[in-house]
Amino acid sequence: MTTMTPLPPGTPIKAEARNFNFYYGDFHALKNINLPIAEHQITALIGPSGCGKSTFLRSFNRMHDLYPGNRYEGEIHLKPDNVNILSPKVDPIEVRMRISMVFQKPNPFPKSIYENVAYGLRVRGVRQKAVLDDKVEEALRSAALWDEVKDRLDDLAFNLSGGQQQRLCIARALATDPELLLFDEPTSALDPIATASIEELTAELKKKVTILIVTHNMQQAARISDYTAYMYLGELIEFGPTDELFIKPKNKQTEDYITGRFG
Ligand SMILES: Nc1ncnc2c1ncn2[C@@H]1O[C@H](COP(=O)(O)OP(=O)(O)OP(=O)(O)O)[C@@H](O)[C@H]1O
Repeated sequence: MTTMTPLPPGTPIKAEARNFNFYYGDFHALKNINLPIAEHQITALIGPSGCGKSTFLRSFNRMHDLYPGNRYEGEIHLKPDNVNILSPKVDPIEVRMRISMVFQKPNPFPKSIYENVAYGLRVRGVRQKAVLDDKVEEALRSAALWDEVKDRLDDLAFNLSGGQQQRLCIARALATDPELLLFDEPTSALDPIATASIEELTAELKKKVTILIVTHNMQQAARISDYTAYMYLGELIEFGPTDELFIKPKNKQTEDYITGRFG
């Protein structure tokens, strides 16, 4: 049973998992998860290693489709059209246009800074140079990278620092105007200064997109998120406003974890 503090009445919801289960072959990795994702807010998924955070996050852009034997059960609804993104009738490519992902390690393509950001737009068929230029600039500005790279857009992305590469990956994810941005431990490979700049950035980004973030760093979840979901052994144990969950958890298991008695 999940200890659930409902969203305040009237909170707009961007996505919602309903009776969601996930199986790696015979292994039941996620168990009956019900979770609302508030629009233009940051929801953090926390919990000890192996509890299913990444498995859950990856379900939101159908990444598990790539491997045979994986199976989803239940639904993940995306608003406002209320489409169940897990339905076999829904094209995963279309889902990934609406829900982008930023990974643990910066993973730019072996292309220029410009082409990294333009990539998704070109895949979508955008050809006009002026449109591409505008969109690339807008995405780089939103990722707080424009001023650092505007004079070297043709440089290879690999020439950027680790923190800059991660902001480039955020710009690449933003270029196609996604509605939901998934972050899988986006700062775990970065130094404290680069980490701080990504954390600051998330506060700006949430004005544009809804954010779901996996972090193994509880302080990070407490600093940047509005809502937190604590998971353990594939179950959602507690969900609520971040301040409440960290200061006054309702569930004993959550309390043991956040006070460091466990995990
Ligand atoms: N490809 C896979 N095949 C089978 N089992 C898997 C696979 N990937 C993950 N698992 C299992 O699913 C469970 C959840 O793993 P997951 O990576 O989602 O946890 P996590 O909470 O993100 O952990 P971490 O914080 O260590 O990244 C674990 O028991 C893991 O061993």
